[in-house]
Amino acid sequence: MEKDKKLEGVVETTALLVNEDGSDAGSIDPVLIERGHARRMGHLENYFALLQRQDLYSNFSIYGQFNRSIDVRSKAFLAALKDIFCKNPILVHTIVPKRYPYEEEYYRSEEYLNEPFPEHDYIKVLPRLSLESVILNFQETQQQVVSEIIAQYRRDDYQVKNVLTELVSQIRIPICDPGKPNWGLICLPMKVDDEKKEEGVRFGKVIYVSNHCCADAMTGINLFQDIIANLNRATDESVSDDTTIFDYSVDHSAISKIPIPITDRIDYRPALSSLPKFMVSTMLKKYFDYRSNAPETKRISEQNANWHSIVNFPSEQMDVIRTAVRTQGCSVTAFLQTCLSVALQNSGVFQNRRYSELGFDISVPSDTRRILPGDLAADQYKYGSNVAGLHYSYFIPSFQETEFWPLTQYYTGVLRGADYLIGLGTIMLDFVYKKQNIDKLISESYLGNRRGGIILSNVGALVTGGAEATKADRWTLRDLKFVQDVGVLNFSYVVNVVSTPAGGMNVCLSCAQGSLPSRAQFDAVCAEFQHLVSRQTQTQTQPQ
Ligand SMILES: CC(=O)SCCNC(=O)CCNC(=O)[C@H](O)C(C)(C)COP(=O)(O)OP(=O)(O)OC[C@H]1O[C@@H](n2cnc3c(N)ncnc32)[C@H](O)[C@@H]1OP(=O)(O)O
Repeated sequence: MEKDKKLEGVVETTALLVNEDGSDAGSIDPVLIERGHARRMGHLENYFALLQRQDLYSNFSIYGQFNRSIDVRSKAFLAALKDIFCKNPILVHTIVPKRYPYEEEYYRSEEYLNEPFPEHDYIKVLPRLSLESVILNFQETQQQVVSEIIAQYRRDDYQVKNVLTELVSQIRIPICDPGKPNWGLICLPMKVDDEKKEEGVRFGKVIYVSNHCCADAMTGINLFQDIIANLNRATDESVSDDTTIFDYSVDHSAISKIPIPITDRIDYRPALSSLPKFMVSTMLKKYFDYRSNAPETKRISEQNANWHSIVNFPSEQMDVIRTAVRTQGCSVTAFLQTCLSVALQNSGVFQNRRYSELGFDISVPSDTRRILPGDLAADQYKYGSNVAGLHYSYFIPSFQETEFWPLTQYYTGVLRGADYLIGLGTIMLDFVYKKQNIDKLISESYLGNRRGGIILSNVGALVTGGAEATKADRWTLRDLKFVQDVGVLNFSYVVNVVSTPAGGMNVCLSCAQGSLPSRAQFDAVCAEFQHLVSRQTQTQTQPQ
């Protein structure tokens, strides 16, 4: 191990910190810690880092459509990024691995996996950042896939369609790159700019791709909103020759502190008294839950791809849906959950299930920012991996269209009354993470399993920067999409939802290949889902 290897830093003195258990914790400059520009990862941050270290999760992406295009080298865009990054340095962190140079093999070796590491690795602010660090179009390692994505986008007449999102989902963002953050942007041109054949990289649509480390869907959406807000304040759109965004050694005093992990603010850990019930229900799910015919889960680099499908409900229809759901006293997430369950039933997906398979597991992530006290959510935790999730099994024979609204009301009750923290909270218990290697625990629980149900992630509606933006705003966000693959998490289907006033509601579905016999059958399920949404909401709004 190269204990003395110095990372690019600010000052000359580089001390080596050692974990309580004596293991090498990576080289980090103590000055960075004092300034609040480096700290150890929290439990949730470490969970998403291990999904990468162990090759269990690929990426999620947010697609934003702006009302007009901008050159990435414009002073306005560069200044917007600098302002956002200085206020929110979690966006420009990298992970400091235990070994230098980063050795993926180490994190998969028996040497590492056989020991608990209760102190998680450090994150620190990058030493310098330029456009090349965040724009994947400029990165040599991503060049091929970005070219394919842009070619596909042009073939699809400048629309984001499923073949394109399937390409994006294959991108891997390395977690310990000393020069790049854990995410990147892909710039897609506008047709009008292509026709002008101008030099440079202008974009009208942009894809935020993240490996989920210290980031979630709201992070991508908030980034787009902050860029728009900054552009609306800027006056100078001329192009700059210098593509530097910041140089830490010069700009460090302008950079805010990285906030403490959200798990130090919100206690995810369950009460010990709730554990027996949780463990019994987890065991029962193993025996009585539906499993699809998709191949057993393998590490990302070895497994089958996914089919994607994007269903759009235009603004007027979105309003009809929202009104119908509100009238029934339900939530949009519960409504979509019913539509998905009944669409699968109507499409015959459960016809050949095994006799004992009575339950269908649906996981619903939630945004933990909502339970933070005061203004912390908007202030310090706007960016980060601030999520939790509910796992619940529903009775397959109950997925009947004739019972649509009673079922939706029942689901609404379940989702509103649920404890979203317990699932992830169990790995944060002292006697779990201090006694076992969490990478090993999680890998063993996810790998080699047959896939079950759905993960349904509804991030809701964007309320600002969209169609109702003020007339003075030159920049607006016209549309958003949220896409995510299943990775090794044991789901057959992933459904992500986000809406804007102008673009309506976008439901992006993906299916692990093999869960259904063919792409055509997956498309048929998605079509049935779309028809069901219309059928159930139109009957609600028609005069009696
Ligand atoms: C990669 C990853 O990051 S995975 C994790 C990402 N996922 C998340 O973070 C999940 C975040 N979601 C949530 O926290 C919540 O479910 C919320 C905030 C979106 C609320 O959604 P629901 O629980 O379904 O609640 P509910 O239906 O009561 O919604 C509240 C309001 O938002 C509206 N709404 C909710 N979802 C949508 C939607 N997709 N489109 C349009 N409007 C919506 C409702 O119509 C309602 O409006 P109203 O008060 O005017 O009637």
